Amino acid sequence: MDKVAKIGVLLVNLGTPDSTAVPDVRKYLREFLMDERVIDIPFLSRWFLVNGIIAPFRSPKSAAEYRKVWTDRGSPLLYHTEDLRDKLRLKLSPADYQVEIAMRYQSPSIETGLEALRQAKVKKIIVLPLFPQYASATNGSVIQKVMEIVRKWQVLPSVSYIAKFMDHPLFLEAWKRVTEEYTLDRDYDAYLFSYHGIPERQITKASCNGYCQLNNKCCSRQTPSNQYCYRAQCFHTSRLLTEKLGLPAEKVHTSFQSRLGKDPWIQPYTEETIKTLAASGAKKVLAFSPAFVADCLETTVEVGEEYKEVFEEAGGKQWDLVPCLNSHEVWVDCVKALVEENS
Ligand SMILES: C=CC1=C(C)c2cc3[nH]c(cc4nc(cc5[nH]c(cc1n2)c(C)c5CCC(=O)O)C(CCC(=O)O)=C4C)c(C)c3C=C
Ligand SMILES: [Fe+2]
Ligand SMILES: [Fe+2]
Repeated sequence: MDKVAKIGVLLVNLGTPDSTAVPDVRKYLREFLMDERVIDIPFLSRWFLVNGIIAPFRSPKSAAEYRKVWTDRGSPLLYHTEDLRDKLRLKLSPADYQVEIAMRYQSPSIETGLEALRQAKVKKIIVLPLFPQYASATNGSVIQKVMEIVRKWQVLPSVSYIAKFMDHPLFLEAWKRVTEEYTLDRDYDAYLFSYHGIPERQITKASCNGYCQLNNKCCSRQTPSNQYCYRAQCFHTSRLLTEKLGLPAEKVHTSFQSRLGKDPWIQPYTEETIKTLAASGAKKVLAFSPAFVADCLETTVEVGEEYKEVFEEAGGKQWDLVPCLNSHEVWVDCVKALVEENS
């Protein structure tokens, strides 16, 4: 007789090239940036921008950056996600849950992860995009991809999506524990929460009835109208973390990194915030990357190295970066709780 059906869990992170070879990085960047939710401009313009400019010129530079963080287990984004899966499997009963991982772009694919769950005859699927704040470019893209795949199945599965989790108590507790394990020093001149940016137009497009005006009035509190405003969610995360970590609110700053192209992205930009901090006399800064759960190029290289240089060139003395949650036990507990609360 068949056993009682389990619940399938699919954890999805962004993606990573198969290797640090330039052709693999180019293939990854092409798939990633041709996503209409990431570069949300008309198809032909996107095609020429990605294939004619970004992929050819950026791939060698990105490949060199990947080489800095690559290990014999591959890309950090991938192996941290594998470690998270392995630890979660130990915490959830295998009789009740089957846990798989996927990358939105490249490997392991979402198709492969969903197919493993289908073969396991799960009774429902819980999809957790590993981005704490909802953005169309990340969680939205993962959810759309899952929908595109399962809509072709003969038997349509029951699927639930965890669209954001930046206010989950265990997410905040995990950041507290990781921070305390990194440093107990509270003698910093400033604390900087640097989030991945997105183009301003993506905020406007996700806004309810024109609520989001991209200013501090609309983003300074969370309401039903701006619950999916990525900028408002980031400011909300900063407020929650400030309280949880017991940081002096007047020393806390929020900013947005990784701008690509000439269009306006959400502000303030991290680079300008750092220069302003240094100009106002800050010598010692503690930085956090709370839009990411696993360390990757954007944290280790961009925040940990490039922004450190910007700070030091502007007169700063000490730039410290708190690592991401990676596969910390409390973060694994958070994912377990998210899964159980949605079961
Ligand atoms: C061009 C538009 C981009 C949007 C919009 C965007 C949103 C976005 N991205 C993340 C998380 C990650 N992005 C990463 C890398 C990355 N992102 C973009 C562009 C956009 N991102 C580029 C061009 C790159 C590649 C950088 C390079 O290879 O040089 C990564 C890191 C991947 C890794 O290290 O393996 C993550 C993670 C979020 C959370 C987000 C919107 C909220
Ligand atoms: Fe990105
Ligand atoms: Fe807003």
